[in-house]
Amino acid sequence: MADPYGVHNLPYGSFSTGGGAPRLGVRYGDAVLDVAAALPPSGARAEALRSLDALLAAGPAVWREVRAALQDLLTGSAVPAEHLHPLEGVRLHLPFTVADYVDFYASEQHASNVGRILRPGQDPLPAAWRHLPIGYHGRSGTVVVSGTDVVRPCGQRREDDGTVAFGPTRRLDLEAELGFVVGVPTALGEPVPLERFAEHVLGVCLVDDWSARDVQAFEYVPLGPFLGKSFATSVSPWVVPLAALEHARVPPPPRDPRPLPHLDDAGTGPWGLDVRLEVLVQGTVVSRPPAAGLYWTGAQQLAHLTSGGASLRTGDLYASGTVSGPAREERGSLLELSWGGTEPVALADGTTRTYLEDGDEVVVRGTAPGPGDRVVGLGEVRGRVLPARGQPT
Ligand SMILES: O=C(O)/C=C/C(=O)CC(=O)CC(=O)O
Ligand SMILES: [Ca+2]
Ligand SMILES: [Mg+2]
Repeated sequence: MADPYGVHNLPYGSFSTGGGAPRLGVRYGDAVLDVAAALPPSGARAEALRSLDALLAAGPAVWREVRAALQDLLTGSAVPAEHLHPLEGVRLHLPFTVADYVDFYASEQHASNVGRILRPGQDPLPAAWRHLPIGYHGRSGTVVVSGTDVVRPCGQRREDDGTVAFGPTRRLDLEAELGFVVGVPTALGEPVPLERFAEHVLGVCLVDDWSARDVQAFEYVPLGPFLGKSFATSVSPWVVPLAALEHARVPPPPRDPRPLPHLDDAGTGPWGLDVRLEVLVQGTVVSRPPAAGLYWTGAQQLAHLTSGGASLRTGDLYASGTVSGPAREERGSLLELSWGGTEPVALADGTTRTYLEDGDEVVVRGTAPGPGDRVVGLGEVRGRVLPARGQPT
């Protein structure tokens, strides 16, 4: 199979070698190209190559210029071998400094599954769900790069006998999501219309939004998740440029009712993204969530997020929300896969899971269609569950 990390992809990350400072890298095959060392410095571009943060801030003209220069360099006769570092020899860091972090709830299948499980007898979808992309502000300081261990959080939950207890979560879950990375900031009061999405967002990463379901269920009314989702959110080390996902753009599902004009994407290019996720627990593929089916696109999420005048900062990250498809084996969380803990999921080692156990390793990986028969790799986001720390006394 053709390399999913060829010149048609070129995702950006932040890497270091030999304990040195992190620098801007681009993945090419199984190596990382040191971008600043490989590209001749010139004008605005020199500043933009100092880090992924700087490249994010530089904006779409520089994004296009750098991508074209990298493609020229890597398809030319003199590929700079001395600036290509084998992946196994580098350390991959959090790719960019996360400014604000928002998590949406854009999968109709996920939102209706969660509604049925947590609020039986009520409408599965909240009343506003088809009118706007529902979301909440998360905790940007606990966004961590793939490979970071996740300590089982403690929190309050209601026990079956009605009492309230504090302790390690018994319902630790994963959530497979797409993340959108904002580069170009805006001033307060300046909404970003649908058509300007790709002028502000450089690209996408993979997200695992770890969730403590018992803590979440007890705390979330009426303000939404707080400690149930604040302890860790893992992201992949690679940000795949939107420019590499041109062939993955698909029309989003039909919307009913038609969104209000600022969210109506009927006349704009489609921003559905045919990213195919895979979720593995202890090496077993437990799900294959399809992002193409998300009801609200990244462009609509950004338009909604800024429609009240909230400004953007370089490094803002917003996640799609858990991606679930209509089939059972397409559900993007264990809450859904085990249907609230009632239908255990079988793993290849003969054990079963409702929620995650200490020591479990979760991997979310993704691919998208590229030009011709090529595939765009989004890499993976990986994390292992460590036992809870001693409780405060
Ligand atoms: O509907 C609820 O009460 C809870 C929903 C979630 O946990 C989902 C959330 O974090 C957003 C998402 O990932 O879709
Ligand atoms: Ca989430
Ligand atoms: Mg989180």
